[in-house]
Amino acid sequence: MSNVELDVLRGRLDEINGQLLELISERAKIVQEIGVVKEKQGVPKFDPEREKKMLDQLVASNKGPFTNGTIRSLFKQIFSASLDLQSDEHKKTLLVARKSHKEDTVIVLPGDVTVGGSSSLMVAGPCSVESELQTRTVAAALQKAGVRVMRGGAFKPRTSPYDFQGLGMDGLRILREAANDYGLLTISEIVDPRHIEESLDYVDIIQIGARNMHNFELLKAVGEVNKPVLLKRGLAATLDEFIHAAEYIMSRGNTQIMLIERGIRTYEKATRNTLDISAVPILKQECHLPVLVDVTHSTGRKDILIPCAKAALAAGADGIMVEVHPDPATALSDAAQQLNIDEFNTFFNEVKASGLYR
Ligand SMILES: O=C(O)C(=O)C[C@]1(C(=O)O)C=C[C@@H](O)C=C1
Repeated sequence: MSNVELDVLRGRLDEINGQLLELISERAKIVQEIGVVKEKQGVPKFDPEREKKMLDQLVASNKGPFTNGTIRSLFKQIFSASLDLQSDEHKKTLLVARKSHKEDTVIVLPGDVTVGGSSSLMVAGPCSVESELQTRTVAAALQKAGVRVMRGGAFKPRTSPYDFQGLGMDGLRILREAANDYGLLTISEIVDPRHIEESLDYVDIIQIGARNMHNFELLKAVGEVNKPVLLKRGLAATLDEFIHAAEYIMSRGNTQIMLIERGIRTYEKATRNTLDISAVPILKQECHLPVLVDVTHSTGRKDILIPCAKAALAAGADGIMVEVHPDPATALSDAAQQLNIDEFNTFFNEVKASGLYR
């Protein structure tokens, strides 16, 4: 075949490519319209029966030279791209999506403590509120270190029902009183919608734990109160599920949401969970919400908290959460992974010295 013949044939292909592009783009616009209709109807985007029907029609009309299998494969890719388009379109409309809110959300806590703004946030405190003495000892140390937000669990979702379950409302009271005396804000996990109203007097931030990221009734309930919420990523939650969990909260009116990456469950045993550092830039890109990283629960180890915190901040995290206990060896939960006060001070000083902590 001469070059001239080749060029002529390629010229025809270029024309057909252009026609195909026009047709595929026109098809995509219709797919987007269908996506909007499905969203309004609340029906799933994926419709396997519809796809099968179209493939069967196409194969029945196929006169070659592509085999039926190739035709099916080509159109399945078009259908898959169509679903992605519908999903992306849906994400565009999410209230938490960056596409619907270009600027970073900055949450202003009492005392002008900001989350998601120009400064990093350190959240520290015991896994569980165990006693007044324990909590006040940590509060004093945190105040001295310049930490503004103290965490402390009062309702503890534990793997075993025989493990320490937390002090409940008494725990929240102890946390609040200690925080008040040392000029700190409080964050604590709420696990039951019935506790939300009463907890509002004790917490400055409601934490939704990893195991409750899929508890949609709890998400809706905290979405209806005017209180900042820290939403933890589920143990095996995809980022898409995590983002939609935040959407559950925001869709009810509460816009003060911060996300926290706390590690995901993988096959790796060297750490308690696998800290998914890539989640930080992805969440910052996909959403306008502040993103924190829980280095304690993700790693389950003390010896790698400093590099993990630095990595989190370098990846764009707006803050770090870490567990601190006066005497971790005697802690009623997470004994192995809590820092004592000296260890915390070293940790915090190293993180600040990195220049990554704003
Ligand atoms: O017809 C629909 O319901 C669509 O959403 C469109 C479409 C398509 O690309 O044709 C896309 C995804 C579905 O799984 C089925 C079909």
